[in-house]
Amino acid sequence: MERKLNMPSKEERHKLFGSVEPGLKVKPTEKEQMPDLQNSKKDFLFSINAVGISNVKHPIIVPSESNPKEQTTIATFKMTSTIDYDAKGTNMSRFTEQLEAYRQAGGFVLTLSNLYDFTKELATRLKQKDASIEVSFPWFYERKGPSSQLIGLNHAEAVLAVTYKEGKGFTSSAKLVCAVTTLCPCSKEISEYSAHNQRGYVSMEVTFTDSYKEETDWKATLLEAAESNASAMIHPVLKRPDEKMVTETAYENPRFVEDMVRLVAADLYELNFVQAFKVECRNEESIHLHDAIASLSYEK
Ligand SMILES: Nc1nc2c(ncn2[C@@H]2O[C@H](COP(=O)(O)OP(=O)(O)OP(=O)(O)O)[C@@H](O)[C@H]2O)c(=O)[nH]1
Repeated sequence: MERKLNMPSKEERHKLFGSVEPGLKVKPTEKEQMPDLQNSKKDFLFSINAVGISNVKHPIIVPSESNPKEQTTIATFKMTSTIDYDAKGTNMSRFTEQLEAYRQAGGFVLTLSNLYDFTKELATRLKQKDASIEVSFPWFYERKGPSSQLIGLNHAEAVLAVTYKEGKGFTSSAKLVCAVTTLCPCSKEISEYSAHNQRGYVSMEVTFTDSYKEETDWKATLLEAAESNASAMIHPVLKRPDEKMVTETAYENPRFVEDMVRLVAADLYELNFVQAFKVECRNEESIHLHDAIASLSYEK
């Protein structure tokens, strides 16, 4: 039998746990009468390259060329601008104010042209000459078992970023990190039978050319660059005939991390909407506790 409680009111409970009566309050409560510290002007020595907010979680709508063609997902936003040496600070509330304005206007739809509008409007709202946005999100795509054709969902980590500069226009870039299978060429070469294989993570960062207007979906194109050069793809649903095919495909296409970054780089080199790129591959080695890594950068 539990002890019978003589339950105090909620107010009394709060006092019991340390809440006190409000003290004397003398500072203004009207916005107009409050000091505006962040807008004070003085020689603060240095201009600041980026000030703003990061780690903002917000729902977005992602249109895609492939299925699922429209998906709602949770993105992490980073939004910044520069400030001059004579400005104390930025107006932080205006970043989230603008995000909310987009939500209320029907939802934040992740297209390059929307990010162009967003950064330009953000610069105006902040009364700055520039603004940058970076949106990171899990992007989902369907994959079929090669024999059964059974469908399931995979996901990759995607990032879309835009910077607006008054008088100069926009620069835009993207990043996709996806998983593939890689089978070790050395292991295949030296062993009487079998070869070790692992899950590899391919990271592709690309700077878009000025003329790119998302005629082709960058997400699906970058994914294709990684998967089509890997030993095999990763599949959510595999029956035995599928598994046999995936295993044999990997054996027929062995890849070192070095092979992966060079082959993916060759595909990115051929994409006319890509101006510059960085490719990284990280294999979670199945015969070691450590990873194998390789990376390369190229500007066309
Ligand atoms: N500049 C600056 N602001 C901060 C910092 N930390 C918190 N804040 C924010 O200051 C914000 C309030 O400042 P403002 O956005 O300038 O608010 P305001 O001046 O009433 O808004 P406006 O009418 O748009 O100018 C709050 O959203 C806080 O989050 C910081 O390190 N620097």
